[in-house]
Amino acid sequence: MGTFRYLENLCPIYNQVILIAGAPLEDRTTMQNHTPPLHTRLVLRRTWPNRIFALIYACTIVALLYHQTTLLFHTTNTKVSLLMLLADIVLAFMWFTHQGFRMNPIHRKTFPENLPKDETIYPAMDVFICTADPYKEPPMVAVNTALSIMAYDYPTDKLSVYLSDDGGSDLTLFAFMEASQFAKHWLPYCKKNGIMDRCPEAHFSSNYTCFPETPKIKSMYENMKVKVEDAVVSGNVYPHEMWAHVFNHWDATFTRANHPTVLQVLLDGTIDDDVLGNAMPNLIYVSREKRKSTPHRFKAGALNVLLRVSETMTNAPIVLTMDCDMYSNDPKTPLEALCFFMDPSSDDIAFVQYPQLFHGVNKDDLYGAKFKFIFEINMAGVDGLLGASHAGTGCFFRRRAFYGEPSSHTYEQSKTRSQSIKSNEALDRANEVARSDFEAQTEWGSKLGYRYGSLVEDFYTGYRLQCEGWKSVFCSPKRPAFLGDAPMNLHDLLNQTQRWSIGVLDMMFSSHSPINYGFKTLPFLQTLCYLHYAFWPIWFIPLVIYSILPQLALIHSFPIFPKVSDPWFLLYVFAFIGAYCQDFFEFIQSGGTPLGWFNNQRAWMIRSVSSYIFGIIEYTLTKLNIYSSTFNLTNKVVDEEANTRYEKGMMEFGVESPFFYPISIVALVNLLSFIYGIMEIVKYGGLEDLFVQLFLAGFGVLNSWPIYEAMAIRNDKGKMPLKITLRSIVCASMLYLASPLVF
Ligand SMILES: O=c1ccn([C@@H]2O[C@H](COP(=O)(O)OP(=O)(O)O[C@H]3O[C@H](CO)[C@@H](O)[C@H](O)[C@H]3O)[C@@H](O)[C@H]2O)c(=O)[nH]1
Ligand SMILES: [Mn+2]
Repeated sequence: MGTFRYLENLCPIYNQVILIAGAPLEDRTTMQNHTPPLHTRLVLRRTWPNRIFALIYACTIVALLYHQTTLLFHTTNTKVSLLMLLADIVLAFMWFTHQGFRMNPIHRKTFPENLPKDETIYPAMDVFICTADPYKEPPMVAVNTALSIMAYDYPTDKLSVYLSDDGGSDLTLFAFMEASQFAKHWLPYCKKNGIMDRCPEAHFSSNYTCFPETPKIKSMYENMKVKVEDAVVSGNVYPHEMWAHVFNHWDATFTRANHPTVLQVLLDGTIDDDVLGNAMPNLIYVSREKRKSTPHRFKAGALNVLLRVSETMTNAPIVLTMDCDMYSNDPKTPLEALCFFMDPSSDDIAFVQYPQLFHGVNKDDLYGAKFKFIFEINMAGVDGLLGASHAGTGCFFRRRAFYGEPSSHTYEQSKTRSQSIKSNEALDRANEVARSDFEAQTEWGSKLGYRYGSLVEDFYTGYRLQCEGWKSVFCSPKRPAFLGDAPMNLHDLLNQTQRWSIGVLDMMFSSHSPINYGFKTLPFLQTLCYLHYAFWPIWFIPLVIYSILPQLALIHSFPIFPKVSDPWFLLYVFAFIGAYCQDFFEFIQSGGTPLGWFNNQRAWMIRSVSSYIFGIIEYTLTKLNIYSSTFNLTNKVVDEEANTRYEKGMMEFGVESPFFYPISIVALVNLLSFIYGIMEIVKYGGLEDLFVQLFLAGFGVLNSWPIYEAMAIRNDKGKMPLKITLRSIVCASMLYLASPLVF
């Protein structure tokens, strides 16, 4: 107790947190009466029901697998039985690894009001925003992100925003030049009037209050928007003359994949003031050098350049990483993150991850694009273990975490902002570390910074940091801290999940795979969670089998499940309903709608039979050196016509996407089988034997409804291309014709 008193005198604010960290819940509540804490954690109420249900369900699975294995010895069709057994083993495995998320879900609360009142002791923050293509990621999207962050309620002299432009685009640079001037009006306007939506686009499309200067600010914003959008359309920029020289970089030899570093300080906090005379945050544009001879490592490479560039310029101890497609929705968020970083007992917390939440998703989320399980529900689950996984954007880091384990001294925090960021010395050093060959023979990407080798660099890096002994936190306040763009058509969504599938396979087959390295270094349950995602694409096995085999068997009147009167039938019913109900409750509890849940499970089926398989194929081709997978950006440009259909809840198939073939084939097989099955049963009976198969085919038809509509009924631009429909009919018929080989 003596030590605590001593600490209390030293830092009155923190001692409570030292006391409560790790203490049981009851202790915490009593202690809170003395000194206010900075953060607390609450175990969610579903924890015990989850654990008990897991036990019951595990018994069910064991019984079912046992039953199926015994059947193998007296089946009339070993091929079919083996395939069904394989499907169920994979389902059982995915269920088992999922339990990691369910054993100890928690919710955290922060108390920024308990932070020290003296803001001068707050750490500086460097914010990294990534953009990579002005045509897929309109510069105005990135500008809005930057403005929303620059307007944070955080001491401006401690805030620096770095934009990484992997598109090497003069259009993006031009947009940010314009933004830097508009910011001088926008920031004081927001702060003076206490505006919450500090992303101008979100603000002006909301039901905003009109202050005397609002019309002027609005028209300034709109002028800027027109100027920037015109530039993107025409390809010409008309910069202010003080900046005209910067565009000399874009000479005849300058291409996206081959160009020197362009580094431009757009706002220097020590010099630039806003219109009311307050200091501005720093704003720095960085387009790292690109040479075809050196790999650029996509976003991970971009972030590592920013880590080094910012180190030479501002070197803030806290780093916030953002994708350009996600803006800040709450100006107080950095203070919330400080509740963890300023708590000395949380010294081993590497990052504070906010959930990826989205705006612009239609009612009931047609494509399950919110990924509520990945970004919200499961995050609360791992947070109760070692800590949240990293989701790429909306994440505050301790800079030190990128330089070694919690106890290592590789990284020594040097004095920040000793000289102007515009000094020649600072710029020279920054240019040096942004060179494309800088990383050769260094530990960047292996031991330092973002880790290379996976297309889900975020998830992989978070995993590696945890393996090094770092912890992390999931912070999910009521008002979303950030809002992002989700893919708004089926092809984009499948493209995204194909990339993620490749990324997790990269991780699974890396030398740091959770299968061996993970189990050796992390707690068991945490490893289970990583395994669940590393194996993500193998969902394709049970889903392909379950969506084709029982249906074809039905056409041959070949029963593969127990009869309705067989007691084993009940076990199947329980397995199905149990899994679906638990999934449903979790989804609804996290604020989803019933239809949203239905769409979400359909999206899972669609992905499993298409993008997961394509991901596995692309990964294999890359490993065989036949192909080289790249980071396919998600499109952020909104097509007005398609968007109207999306708002109405119509699925978009308009493009000739290879993803649509397997989806259409499965839909057709189910329809054919369902109709045939009904006819047979009406004619000859036998419902008792074939009930499960008929149910599966019916469920398939229900889920495939939008696909039939797109093939046969719709006439708009989003309907299924005729070529795909016809070819899918041929393929489905071939499957049917070939099926006697199996039955
Ligand atoms: O060579 C590249 C490629 C991408 N990016 C940036 O990466 C971000 C994410 O790209 P996006 O097309 O929006 O992909 P999403 O699938 O929406 O992104 C999710 O998945 C990615 C991993 O695949 C993570 O990096 C993201 O943080 C996460 O939101 C964007 O800001 C891009 O500008 C780069 O900076 N350089
Ligand atoms: Mn994105």
